[in-house]
Amino acid sequence: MIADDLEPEAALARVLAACAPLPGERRALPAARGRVLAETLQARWAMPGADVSTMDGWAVRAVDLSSETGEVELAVAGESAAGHPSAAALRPGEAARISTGAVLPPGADAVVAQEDVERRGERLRIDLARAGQVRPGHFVRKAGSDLAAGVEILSPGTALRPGDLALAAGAGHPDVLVHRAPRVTVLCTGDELVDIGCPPGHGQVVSSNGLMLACQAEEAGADVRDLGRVGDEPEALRRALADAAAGADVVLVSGGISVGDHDLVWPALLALGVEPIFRRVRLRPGRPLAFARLGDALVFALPGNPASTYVGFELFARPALRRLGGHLNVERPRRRVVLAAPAEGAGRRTHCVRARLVDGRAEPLPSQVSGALTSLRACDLLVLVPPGPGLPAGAEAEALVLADPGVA
Ligand SMILES: Nc1nc2c(c(=O)[nH]1)N[C@H]1C(S)=C(S)[C@@H](COP(=O)(O)OP(=O)(O)OC[C@H]3O[C@@H](n4cnc5c(N)ncnc54)[C@H](O)[C@@H]3O)O[C@H]1N2
Ligand code: MOO
Repeated sequence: MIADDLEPEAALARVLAACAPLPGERRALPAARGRVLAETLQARWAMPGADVSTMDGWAVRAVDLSSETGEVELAVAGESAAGHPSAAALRPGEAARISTGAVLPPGADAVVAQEDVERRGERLRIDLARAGQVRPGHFVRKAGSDLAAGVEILSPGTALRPGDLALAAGAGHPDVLVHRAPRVTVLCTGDELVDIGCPPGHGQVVSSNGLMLACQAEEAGADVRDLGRVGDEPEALRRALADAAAGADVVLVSGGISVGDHDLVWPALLALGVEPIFRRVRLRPGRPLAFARLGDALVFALPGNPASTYVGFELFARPALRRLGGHLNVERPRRRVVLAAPAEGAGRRTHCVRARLVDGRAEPLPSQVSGALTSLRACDLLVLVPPGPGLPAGAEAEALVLADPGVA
């Protein structure tokens, strides 16, 4: 049976219950960035593969430099450069030129930095007071010290960041199995809408929600198809919704979900045979927010007021997209914040107050009108004000962190 007037937590639980991570697909590394790993990766070889120098200087036998003080003289013998290992073994009393990252020649077990020696022709003078104690392993990165062959390097559920891609590449994985990105279609409804770039006539508004939803969905890792807008005409709306659902994992619809004579989205979805999951949430902004399954697609019918669309996406659609994409953390980070000014309550509903983070405190934006685009300007936090009269300045509240200007 369809649920109505759900608490936000209960609505989110139903959303997440309807989502499972999408199957894996193999992607070449650059294209796997931001995707979530669907396999365990092991190092295909040891890293580094041999003992290598960490300095430009001279490969030596530490035993030749074992006296405590004074100077040591060694004979210059060959070179090991990066990419050109020397096969010649270092004999007692010899030093080989070596560059950073180059393999130590056989027999060598330490490196002396270039700055700590003086070269005179084929002789090398090493001032032991300057070079310090040169023990075996000095300025050497041992074979396998970073990773031994076969050890696990990345586990399923890892959202791949640049450093992870480099690690996978270095350890022998040119492609990786990652969860498929959710395919999202965005559709805006309403006779009053005009396209971005068109000055609105009397009673018209620029359709900004589609752009906003597309950006939010992309930021959540989705592949987005924006279908633009459709008017308040039942047949056209049904066709547009059916088209939006074809091949999609998630459909994001904005507008027309309230109870007015021209709010046709819910009847259109029912006519298409959706499996309804919930119809409204005890939330401001975002009360008339419906969630249903249409074929293989999950449909979020979001209220058209810009802040309602935005908040509805953040609280419900984003976690769904993250779950589908294989992320382990599906929600925005939460943080307890202290209010820099009073935050209004929304009666029986949770009030999702848009706020800025200023000096560690939550400063509610001056407008909290759900139809006002300025109520989203430079919004860092969604402060969850519990049902009731609101909270005074100085009170603590839970907030979802959208952006942290301190670290951005
Ligand atoms: N009798 C009732 N009326 C309303 C209720 C209610 O419970 N009973 N709920 C109110 C609440 S809360 C909300 S939120 C809105 C949601 O309405 P709809 O989802 O039907 O949205 P629309 O009427 O289509 O549009 C509302 C508002 O948003 C503007 N809009 C719509 N689409 C876009 C877009 N793509 N880009 C920018 N702005 C858009 C639209 O022009 C309207 O101003 O219902 C209340 N009514
Ligand atoms: O839920 Mo509406 O989004 O309060 O304005």
